[in-house]
Amino acid sequence: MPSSPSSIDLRTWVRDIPDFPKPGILFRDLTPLMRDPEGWGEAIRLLGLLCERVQPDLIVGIESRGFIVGTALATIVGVGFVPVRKPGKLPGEVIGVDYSLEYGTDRLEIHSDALGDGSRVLIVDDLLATGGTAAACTELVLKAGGELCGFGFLAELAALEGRNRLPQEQPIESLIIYS
Ligand SMILES: O=P(O)(O)OC[C@H]1O[C@H](OP(=O)(O)OP(=O)(O)O)[C@H](O)[C@@H]1O
Ligand SMILES: Nc1ncnc2[nH]cnc12
Repeated sequence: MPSSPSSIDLRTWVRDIPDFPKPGILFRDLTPLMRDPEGWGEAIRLLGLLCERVQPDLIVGIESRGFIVGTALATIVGVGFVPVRKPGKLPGEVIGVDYSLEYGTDRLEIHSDALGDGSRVLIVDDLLATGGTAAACTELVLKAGGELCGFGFLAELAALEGRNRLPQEQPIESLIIYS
């Protein structure tokens, strides 16, 4: 469910690209949304309403497209941003988790001291597909001592049932849901 009713249809700015990055994958390209000030402004405003409800101390964004969403959101909400990165990119001591993706496998890492004790964390990314990435990020946040307060995505591929892999106690909000 979107965070609030909106008169703007964000799907207008999503471009479908078949067979990318592998045959059989229908890629939901969100770059046209990001390049449009009206659409992008509305997307970040709607995620800002989610933040008003769940009151995060920190936004955690997942490399790399989650950085675009997460830094924009953290800036308008006025909270800090913490990157969750692919392996070997963070310079300090890290905690890592392996995960599987709709079209591959990978590993995510977070700085072990990034969250502090009990910081309320909203996890954001551009898109929820199988949920492997967001579930791995959840594990990292909890291992690093954060308290999860919700998830925000620009888009969700509902048929892949990714939200079922996430904790159900906190809001999981996607602005665009593809059935
Ligand atoms: O729900 P899942 O099946 O885990 O898939 C969703 C993830 O896949 C994409 O990232 P990708 O790994 O392609 O990296 P990128 O953001 O660097 O393009 C997307 O940005 C999400 O992070
Ligand atoms: N089908 C898809 N479109 C865009 N990003 C994705 N990330 C994982 N699956 C994706």
